[in-house]
Amino acid sequence: MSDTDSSRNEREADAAAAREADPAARRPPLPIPLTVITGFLGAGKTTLLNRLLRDEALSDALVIINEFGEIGLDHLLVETAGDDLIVMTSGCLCCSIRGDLVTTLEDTLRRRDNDRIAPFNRVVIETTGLADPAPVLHTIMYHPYLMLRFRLDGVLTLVDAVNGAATLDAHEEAVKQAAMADRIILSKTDLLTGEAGERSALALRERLARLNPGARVLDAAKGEAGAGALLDAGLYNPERKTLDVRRWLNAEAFAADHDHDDRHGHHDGHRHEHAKPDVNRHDERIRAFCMRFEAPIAPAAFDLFLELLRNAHGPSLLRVKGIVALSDDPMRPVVIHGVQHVFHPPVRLAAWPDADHATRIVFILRDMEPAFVEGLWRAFANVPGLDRPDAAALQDNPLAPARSGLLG
Ligand SMILES: Nc1nc2c(ncn2[C@@H]2O[C@H](COP(=O)(O)OP(=O)(O)OP(=O)(O)O)[C@@H](O)[C@H]2O)c(=O)[nH]1
Repeated sequence: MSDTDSSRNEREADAAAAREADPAARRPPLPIPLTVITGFLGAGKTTLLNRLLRDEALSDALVIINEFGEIGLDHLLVETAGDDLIVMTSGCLCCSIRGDLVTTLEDTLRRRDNDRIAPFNRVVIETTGLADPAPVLHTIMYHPYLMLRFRLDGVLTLVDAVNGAATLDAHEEAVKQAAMADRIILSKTDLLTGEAGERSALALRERLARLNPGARVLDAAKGEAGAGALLDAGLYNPERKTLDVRRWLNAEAFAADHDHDDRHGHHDGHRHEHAKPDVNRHDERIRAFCMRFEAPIAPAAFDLFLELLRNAHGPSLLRVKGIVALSDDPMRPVVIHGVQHVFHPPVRLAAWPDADHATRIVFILRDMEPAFVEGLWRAFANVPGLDRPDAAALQDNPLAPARSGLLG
């Protein structure tokens, strides 16, 4: 064993002994916030990352950059020093190297826990412009260990204000990246000039708001995309040290959208058929809506509802966030968060965050109608309807998923 190895082992043993002696250190560590930066090729991800890294709030951040192709170059552009930058060049994060991301995160945690690297307090992953953000989110929502050590702090999607509309027209990945975001950052608005520029920026904003009403749209050139606006976009509010469901869900944005968006279903299942004539075919596949029900649902029925959606329609659920009243304990709602077929284990709250005690679930769907989801809910919740099967018919159905759902 080399001197370096033995001194490292000694350091690790010392660190382990110190942890053992300190009761506070034996408590499970707080999950580390993890931010995912996505956006199409050249949208401005590296530029944003560099700006963020100059902020004090990210002084102890670990940056993971995923690059497509054999030789990564992007990391040369990221202004950070030492071992707080990891570059993964073995392929596209979304297809081939999810396992590598797991290994990277596990390995980095181990080195952090053993005091072999600086104790980063935040992770930022910059994905390649072609990446589907879903598998990255799955990694920390479903992996039994990583899900304890990390919490998703937000998906930040860059959209280039000059080429954004054309990119959304041509590339479905770009539409998906915008639809899954918690924050959308418009880059290059400084290059849009005159009235025509203003008009195209406005049209792009409207388009993004239709795709994803819950995501705040921030203009980088106007200085709106600082660390304060982009970090802590997740469920956990570190300032208050509580879950901030209302802010995270942003259901009000969907309610406002309800009035003027004529593409989605209404609470009574009624749907306007006149789609916007200028809506692009990729956008047309996306439906964003908020489902609201006053009456609590039975836990078993809710479980079946989610299981059926996840198992049969996982690819259509781009993002699902919600707060749900269950009939076994209506004063303690559960919070759900899903990305496609992967759902974070529901979290039971001690109380409602405010006076509104209705179930609210916001959905960003692809190739699926809100009326279908609402119909399914009504069937499981036993809300009668002429054109719907009731819960008994669905539960007796031999093709329905087995009873071992998310709620146990
Ligand atoms: N004028 C202007 N240029 C910008 C802005 N944001 C990014 N750029 C430029 O756009 C180009 C691409 O920016 P990057 O930050 O490298 O984009 P990226 O998304 O990381 O690119 P890839 O990693 O290749 O996908 C660079 O030349 C940037 O200087 C902006 O807000 N205004």
